Amino acid sequence: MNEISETRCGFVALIGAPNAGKSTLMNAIVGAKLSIVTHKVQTTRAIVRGIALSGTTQLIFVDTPGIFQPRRRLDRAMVTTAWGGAADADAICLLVDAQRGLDEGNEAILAKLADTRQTKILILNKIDAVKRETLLDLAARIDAKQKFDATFMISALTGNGVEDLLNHLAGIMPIGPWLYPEDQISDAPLRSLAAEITREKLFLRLHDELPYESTVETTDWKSMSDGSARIEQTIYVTREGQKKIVIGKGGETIKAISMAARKEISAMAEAPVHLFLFVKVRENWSDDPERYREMGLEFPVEKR
Ligand SMILES: Nc1nc2c(ncn2[C@@H]2O[C@H](COP(=O)(O)OP(=O)(O)OP(=O)(O)O)[C@@H](O)[C@H]2O)c(=O)[nH]1
Repeated sequence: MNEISETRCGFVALIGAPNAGKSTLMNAIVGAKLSIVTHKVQTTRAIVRGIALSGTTQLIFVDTPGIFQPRRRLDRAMVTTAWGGAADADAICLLVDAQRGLDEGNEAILAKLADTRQTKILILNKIDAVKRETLLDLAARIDAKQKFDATFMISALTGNGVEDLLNHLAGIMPIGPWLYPEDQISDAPLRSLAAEITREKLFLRLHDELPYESTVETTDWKSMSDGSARIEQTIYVTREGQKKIVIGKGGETIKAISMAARKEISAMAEAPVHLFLFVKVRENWSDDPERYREMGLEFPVEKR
């Protein structure tokens, strides 16, 4: 007799328009801050995987960059990566901001979803902020455009409905061994998570002064003999004026960013951290394939 209990394991892609709440949901599920969450759109540039256990199922979440109408080359790379993540998944969850409802971006995603074979799950998010009638009306309007295998109404922020969603996903994943050790919550290398943390601090601090024209790379990570880590990161901006803004008067701004980032990176790495930040001007960094390959993005094929 086979006494071994059956395990399941699968990939779940979270797709949705920018700001739908994908990062918030993933963080709620995984219970750790893996993917940065800010009030700005398109903060998620690279795919970050979160791994959760539900019963005997291991769920590997792929948090995709917001799908939007691409214009710049970097934007196109983000969208290619987002759909690439969906194609490899066992289930695709479309997250819709119920507060915003159906807009052009969502319509385009719904049309594209029709071509995918995977189990499709609709998640209406932010139910804490909308009326029940609005929710039901939105669900009906979406259903008329695209059939989903299941619909969940949740609040990623309060956690309401998240457990039901997780249980459902756990039940539909394929039978198979777990791909990751039980205690692992992410396979994203610490270096890129650390860069994401610094980028979040940069955004939070500078708001609209530095929209999307900056990126952060961890250029060096050394484990020291006293158990601490010495980390070097470079902040790339596109113009000399932006460099001045990042540094701030008497280095005030960069010092504050560095302190906030160091604290969080240290908590993540579970070690004292010495963080060294450098600011470099690189005019066309967003057109340079090497830069986004380092961010884990795919190189988009240019249409001729
Ligand atoms: N009221 C409310 N706000 C939410 C909820 N979930 C997310 N938000 C907010 O919505 C904003 C966007 O959330 P994110 O998780 O960054 O959205 P995202 O889809 O990952 O965005 P990108 O990374 O830009 O693609 C943040 O200000 C969140 O706090 C929710 O359930 N209720």
